[in-house]
Amino acid sequence: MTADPSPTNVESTIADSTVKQDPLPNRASNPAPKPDSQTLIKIENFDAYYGDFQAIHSLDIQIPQNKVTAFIGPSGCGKSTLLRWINRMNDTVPSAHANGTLRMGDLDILASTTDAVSLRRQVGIVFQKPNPFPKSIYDNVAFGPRLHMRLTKSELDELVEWSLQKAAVWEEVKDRLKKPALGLSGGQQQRLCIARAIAVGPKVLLMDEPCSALDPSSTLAIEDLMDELRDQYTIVIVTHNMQQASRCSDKTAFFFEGRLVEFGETEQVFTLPKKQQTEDYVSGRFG
Ligand SMILES: Nc1ncnc2c1ncn2[C@@H]1O[C@H](COP(=O)(O)OP(=O)(O)OP(=O)(O)O)[C@@H](O)[C@H]1O
Repeated sequence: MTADPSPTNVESTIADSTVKQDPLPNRASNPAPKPDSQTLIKIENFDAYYGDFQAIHSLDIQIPQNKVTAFIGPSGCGKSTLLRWINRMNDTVPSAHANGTLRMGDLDILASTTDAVSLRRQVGIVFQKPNPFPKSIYDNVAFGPRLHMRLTKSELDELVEWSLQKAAVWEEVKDRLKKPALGLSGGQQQRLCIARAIAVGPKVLLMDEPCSALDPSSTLAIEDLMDELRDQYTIVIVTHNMQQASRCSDKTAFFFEGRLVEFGETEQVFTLPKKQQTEDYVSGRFG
């Protein structure tokens, strides 16, 4: 039997070969059973600012584990701001500050003692525009593992293949791994970026309008991929595409002017919204 080269497995093998606990909690063939309602990210009384401008007001929301949660709402309502706080990307914006509770499991994301680099290893992000490094396809995926893990060449090869397979792009790139990533199509580049994100074994995948620069068939490929990945990762997607939110997500949060208007099961939010404002938005009457 071939060993599972998933990052969780490779790392736990290297870290301590005597550990007896299941080293493969993320593996598709052996998903850990999780109750439907388990919360991974807990946000309470959360305010976010750029200087004096308050972009998010008193937010309370719980992001469920191993589900796809969609953030929807008109431009400027704070969706990306929230996403960027979940993996502390806003550390790079000098005017950005926040208060309240933002936790992933036991980890206090906002605490100054929380290391943003190791947080980002657990919380990967995929942006609107695919942003592969100007390196080979192989080196893009190997970049994070080389930084964070000590792997042999063959372990790294296996992990790169595993990640590209998970991201449903392996068949298209397996014969050109040493070729520049920038030579791939936009849809392939985006799947490569997803492979790069999952290569380091994150718990969460944040996706900020991941399909808005893609054609319909690449969009479909990414949506299928989200469906594949939802069992193993907690996915949060920001999207302006209502069909996409209703097709792909389990839960939907509707924001307006920095406030959460409604959060619930996607089917309920789209078919039986509790708030008139939600109904007006999802039916295309504004925004
Ligand atoms: N770096 C920044 N400096 C100052 N203000 C910012 C910055 N980034 C965002 N904002 C402001 O914060 C508010 C929320 O922006 P954010 O990008 O989170 O909205 P959004 O809902 O993601 O919008 P879109 O759908 O257009 O991407 C907006 O008023 C925006 O102008």
